[in-house]
Amino acid sequence: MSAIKIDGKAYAERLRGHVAQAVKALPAQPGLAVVLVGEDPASQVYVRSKAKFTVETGMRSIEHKLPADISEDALVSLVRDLNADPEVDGILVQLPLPKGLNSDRVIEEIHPDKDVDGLTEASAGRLSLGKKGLRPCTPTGCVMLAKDTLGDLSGKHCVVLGRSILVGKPAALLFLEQNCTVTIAHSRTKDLASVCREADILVPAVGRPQMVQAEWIKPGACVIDVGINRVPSQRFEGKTRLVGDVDYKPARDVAGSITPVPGGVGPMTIACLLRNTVIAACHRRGWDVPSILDF
Ligand SMILES: Nc1nc2c(c(=O)[nH]1)N[C@@H](CN(C=O)c1ccc(C(=O)N[C@@H](CCC(=O)O)C(=O)O)cc1)CN2
Repeated sequence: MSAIKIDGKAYAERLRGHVAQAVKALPAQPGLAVVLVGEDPASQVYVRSKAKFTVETGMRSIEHKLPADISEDALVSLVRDLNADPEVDGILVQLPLPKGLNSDRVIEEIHPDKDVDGLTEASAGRLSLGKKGLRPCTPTGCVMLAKDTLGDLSGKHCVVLGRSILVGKPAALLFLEQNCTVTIAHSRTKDLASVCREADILVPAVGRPQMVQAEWIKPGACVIDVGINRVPSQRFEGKTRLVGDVDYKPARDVAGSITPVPGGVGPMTIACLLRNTVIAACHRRGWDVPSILDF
């Protein structure tokens, strides 16, 4: 039997609708500042979408586009200005930064109250201590999709494949917050296939095209594929297509539910960013967070 296709695009659209409703009920418009350095084509597309959806949900979008040869000090100085600007509720520095710029240093300059990407040490510390704070967007999207598909996640065995700071590690902690039993597997894990086969919820986040085979999946498992990999098209010469970290077609015959790529986890990233911007604005300005944003 073929797995249920988890429609991340539709869920993200619904979530943006909830964000728009939440924004309407606020006393003032939240503002999101996005900083793009250089001209990486994928980053340009993501930043354009972020600005578009920010405005569509009724918020203010503040864009800073900077040349790739900007100095790290100038970038840090911009982040400090945005920290001090009362009209800015959320700050995001689009990653990756061009070579020569230390993203750790730049990210760390973002004030934790405005850290809508949830990537500063303060946000990561809050997450690991189980304290309230802004949570990273893609991992939050993964949990939302898993909960929407399976309901209560308590007691389920979640295997996160990958240990990146952007996705793997925070995803593991967020599934732990949902009372899952969590395993983090990675490139040095022995017998990766058997570890993955233990998972009720499998979350591959390694950036290796179609690495996860159908035989690695427990029959009926929920597969949340975080990978977004561009590979050469087999049908059209010179063209590319997007694939996940999972070999999707055969996996569909084994999994109970699975996210496609594109249209799965990817769209959740921006929807969760918008949600975080509203949450950041509410915390900073002393407003109640609208319950429509709960999940
Ligand atoms: N500061 C950040 N930088 C980056 C993040 C992030 O969360 N914060 N994540 C990624 C890029 N990203 C958002 O910034 C992002 C990636 C993918 C998608 C998405 O909707 N993907 C679509 C396919 C789009 C396509 O055709 O290329 C999908 O999967 O359906 C949205 C946002 C790295 N940088």
